[in-house]
Amino acid sequence: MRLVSFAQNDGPRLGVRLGDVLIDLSQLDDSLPRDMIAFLAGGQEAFDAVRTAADNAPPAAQMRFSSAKLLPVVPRPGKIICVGLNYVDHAVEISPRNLPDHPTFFARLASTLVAHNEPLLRPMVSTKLDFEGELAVIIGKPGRLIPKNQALAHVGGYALFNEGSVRDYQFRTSQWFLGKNFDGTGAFGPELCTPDELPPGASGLLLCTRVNGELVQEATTTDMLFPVPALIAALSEAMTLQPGDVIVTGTPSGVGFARKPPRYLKPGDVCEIELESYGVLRNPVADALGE
Ligand SMILES: O=C(O)/C=C/C(=O)CC(=O)CC(=O)O
Repeated sequence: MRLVSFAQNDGPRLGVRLGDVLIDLSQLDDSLPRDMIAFLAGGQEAFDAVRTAADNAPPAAQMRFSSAKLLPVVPRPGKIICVGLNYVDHAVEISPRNLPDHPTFFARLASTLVAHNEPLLRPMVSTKLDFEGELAVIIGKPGRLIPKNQALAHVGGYALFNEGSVRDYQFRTSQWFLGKNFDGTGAFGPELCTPDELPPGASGLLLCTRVNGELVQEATTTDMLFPVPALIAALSEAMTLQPGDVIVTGTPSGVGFARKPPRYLKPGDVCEIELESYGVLRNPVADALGE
């Protein structure tokens, strides 16, 4: 099942996409979840109730998907944890002799998020905005100290993330935080795909990034050094994972700053990330104004 968060005059809403039809769940039974985190926290019971309600939705609850103003899949996640150097080719393009023994985690703030079709913002203070196409994992069931062999039971769904990075700010200190947290640089969408629609751990799927139609990154999710169960196990050693938390699983080789010559995003570019069996996250690039 595919679910979206979308904007209406009275605030964020939750919808189910069926092809080019969007079912507005707020127009149906009052007992249905009101937002993405409530859906994720509701587990199998919420899934079954939403599926039944969507399949029987009257025309009054239906709108055209293409006319909806999407929001980031989870508009305000409790945590957004990103993974660095998680694809062999990318780790090698950065540091040829050192493959990491442990995943490198860093945090992103919800204030960086933009939705599908919204512009990724190139900040006024830098011309070094870079793309990073990534699989995003969204937690459904809470947990701490989750063993690898139970980790996938905690996944509520999958989506795509363009982990836009301002490279001069990222690399001028040993911590990457600032360059990873400019407003409007993290595209998250277009929709949540429930795990039943993809292979376990979303493994074995082709992941591509295109800029203005040109292929710049291509890998399969099997190339991750630390696959989804390993990431969930490692993170949950330190923190309780909650419904709606997002793990952004790292990017393949081909990022702009490692290319010769480097290739950064500029206003007017269009960046697309595609995951096999899932779909495409598409964002134009624009200058941030008024900073
Ligand atoms: O350490 C470096 O020189 C470069 C690191 C990265 O490119 C990591 C990054 O931005 C995120 C990632 O690997 O997914």
